[in-house]
Amino acid sequence: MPIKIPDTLPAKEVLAGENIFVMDETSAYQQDIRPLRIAILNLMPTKETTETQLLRLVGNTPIQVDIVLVHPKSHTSKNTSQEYLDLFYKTFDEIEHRRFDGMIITGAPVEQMDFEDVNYWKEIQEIFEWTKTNVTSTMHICWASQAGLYHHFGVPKVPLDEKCFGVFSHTINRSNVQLLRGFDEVFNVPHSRHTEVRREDIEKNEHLEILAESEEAGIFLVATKDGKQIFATGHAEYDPLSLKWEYDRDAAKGMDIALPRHYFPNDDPSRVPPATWRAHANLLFSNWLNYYVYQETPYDIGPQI
Ligand SMILES: CC(=O)SCCNC(=O)CCNC(=O)[C@H](O)C(C)(C)COP(=O)(O)OP(=O)(O)OC[C@H]1O[C@@H](n2cnc3c(N)ncnc32)[C@H](O)[C@@H]1OP(=O)(O)O
Ligand SMILES: N[C@@H](CCO)C(=O)O
Repeated sequence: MPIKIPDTLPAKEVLAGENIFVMDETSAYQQDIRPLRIAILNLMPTKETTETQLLRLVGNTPIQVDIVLVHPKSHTSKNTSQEYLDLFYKTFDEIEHRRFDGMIITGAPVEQMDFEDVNYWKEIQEIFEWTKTNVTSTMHICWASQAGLYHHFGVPKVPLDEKCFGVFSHTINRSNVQLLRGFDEVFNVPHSRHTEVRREDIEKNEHLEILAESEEAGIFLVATKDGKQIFATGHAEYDPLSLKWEYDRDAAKGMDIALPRHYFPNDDPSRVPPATWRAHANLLFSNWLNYYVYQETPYDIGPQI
């Protein structure tokens, strides 16, 4: 949350120069507060795990957040029962008349397919278009970041020779970016994907900015200059053991899977991997909710129910 100080206090200029959010008294008195409405389009087969991971991060804020879970109607889920979806989820046609302050679109295990072969591709394209008018800021994770960059900006996803799998060190590309407020100069994020988006394809587009990347894992964080769309190619939300679970799953299937990099102590899969990205995951989501959602969204947003 911003600090409210007198408009003329000298610290205001110093803190603003350090990318600390200072709100002058005049704006503070004009600000109204209401709960934020966030929709989560959950494309993961492991729905309960992903819900928990994202809610843990979105809940780390002093602002009340109302969550609406959404699943694609045009996909029949193998791994989640219809009863569960009926109980906790809505479909796009049930929410498209509403407006949301924020939306999160998750990863999906379909990245090796062409976008057009994903059975909910038409539906998700409709949702992508709808977010432009009905959502203040949308956060796209992993596959959704590739799908969103392709749909909105024609950025292709490119197959990797080897799965990008592990916990990688990242650096910040631009200074004074609100999404990265409070970040260390070097920070970790897990990645788990067989495809990537390339710097040259993003740089071609004047609306996009690369905010953070990794020497080993490539592009991590891209945003539109107006902050309405955020694309994160990694899984900041992953639990400490998510990569171990994926590794064990693939090893049990007899797949030729390399150990996640920079993860198990001494690369020994029998040892417990420490989480080294949790603090920055929390910061990423609370910065997004604060600066890109709460500070930007209108008080009277329109239909909410
Ligand atoms: C790049 C990223 O975004 S990473 C995020 C993705 N990572 C994960 O989902 C990790 C967890 N998932 C898994 O480990 C596996 O998908 C499992 C264990 C849940 C299931 O694996 P399998 O049994 O081998 O595959 P299965 O045939 O059931 O399909 C798995 C999922 O692929 C997706 N899928 C497969 N084919 C299609 C298709 N044509 N169109 C759309 N989705 C598809 C679905 O999400 C499906 O699960 P769901 O029906 O429950 O939603
Ligand atoms: N994170 C995924 C890979 C991308 O589909 C997995 O290993 O399950």
